[in-house]
Amino acid sequence: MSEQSYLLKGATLPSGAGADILIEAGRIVSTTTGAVAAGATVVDAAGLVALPGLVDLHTHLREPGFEQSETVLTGTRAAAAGGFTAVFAMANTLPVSDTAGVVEQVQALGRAAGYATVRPIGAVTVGLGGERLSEIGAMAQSRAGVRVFSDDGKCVHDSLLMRRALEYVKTFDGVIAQHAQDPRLTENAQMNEGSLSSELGLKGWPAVAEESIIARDVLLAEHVGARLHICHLSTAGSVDVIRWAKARGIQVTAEATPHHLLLTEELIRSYDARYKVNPPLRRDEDVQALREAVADGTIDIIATDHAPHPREAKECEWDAAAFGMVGLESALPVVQTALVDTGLLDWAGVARVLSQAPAAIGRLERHSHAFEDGAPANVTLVDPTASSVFDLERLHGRSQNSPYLGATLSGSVRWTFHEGFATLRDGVLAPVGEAADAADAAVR
Ligand SMILES: NC(=O)N[C@@H](CC(=O)O)C(=O)O
Ligand SMILES: [Zn+2]
Ligand SMILES: [Zn+2]
Repeated sequence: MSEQSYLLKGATLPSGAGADILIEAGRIVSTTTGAVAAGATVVDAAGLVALPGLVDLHTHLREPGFEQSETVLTGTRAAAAGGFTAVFAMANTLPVSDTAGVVEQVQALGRAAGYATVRPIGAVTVGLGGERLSEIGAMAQSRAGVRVFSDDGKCVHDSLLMRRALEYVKTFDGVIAQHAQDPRLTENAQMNEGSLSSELGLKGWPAVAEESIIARDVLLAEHVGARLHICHLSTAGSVDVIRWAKARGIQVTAEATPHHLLLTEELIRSYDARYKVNPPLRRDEDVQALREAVADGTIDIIATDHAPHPREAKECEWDAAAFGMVGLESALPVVQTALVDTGLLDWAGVARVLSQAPAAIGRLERHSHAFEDGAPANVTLVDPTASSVFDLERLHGRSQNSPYLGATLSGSVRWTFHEGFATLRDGVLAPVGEAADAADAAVR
């Protein structure tokens, strides 16, 4: 925790109320107006919206194994620049995060970097192989205290394994985060299946490949009585299945990515592989259904699915290119553009879907993102009036595969505080050494 004090003067809370937020010794001391504090660094927050630090339940940090794409350090710098104070690191690393040793290593790298809380996600099956359950209990009991398990990138396709995984995590209140993709229905699939895939001559990826797995898994979750989370929903039909499951009382939560809330398959006419992502960009009707589902709570959270890939994996023919987009720095601007500016979500809603709900699903420490007096100072200040071209300067990770380069987006993150340490200062990232020292002090 940082020893430095800050007074965020004249901020607007998600509720719309004005507040002077006083941060001391890593904690929020008060959020009333008219606060004065001798010795505190005053931040002019007039016109800025103060959100609880953003929490990403779905980030690919790529370390260990794919450090040419991203590392825990570069990925958490991107996170801080995007307003995130906690990220859940997906397990598709090399070695796969399927043992207590690997998840503890990832968490330690996050602590040492100092830019955000890193909570590792454990793989459901050994090596993401889909054949044998990984050491789920050992990862849960490790120092990393893993609560979220996922084979993301691959679907846990075997129904019996999925049932056993749900039974296992139920014993310690964990959750299985499913990448819902029937492998047989999507062999060599390249984009959404429909008239456009026929026109472009690319192999189609049918909506039913996602929806059928979600339908099976909500029924399994009901049967077991365990928690299930569905990653990156992309179709209107998936929304219908989740809505049905929630009405039935099934413990399921769902996520949408910013890109599935803004972009459609029409972009693929360019054959620009920056638009190649798993699940694929869909139709306008799907985007509208996902937006409404976020607004009415059927979709619980927005998660980035930040998926960095090096240039050579993207600057090639469509069929050969890797699936995935970076998304940490563009998440808040895209959410503002797609949902706030359109009147579908207010700032309290943004705080819910980008911070409070993901923290709750991932079982982050109680109050860590509660945004109340005495809570750890995880705070993000956003300038909602800014509208700017999203350019390379906005990216801080190791990869640049953003679909938004050159696009105009609303809103800009100005300040990020992680446990009282300012990781982003009026748009500028804290130096690496300073962040590492602050993290070191916090551990002691
Ligand atoms: N989303 C993607 O297109 N790619 C992800 C895997 C995944 O999230 O399924 C990746 O690891 O690159
Ligand atoms: Zn996935
Ligand atoms: Zn992913």
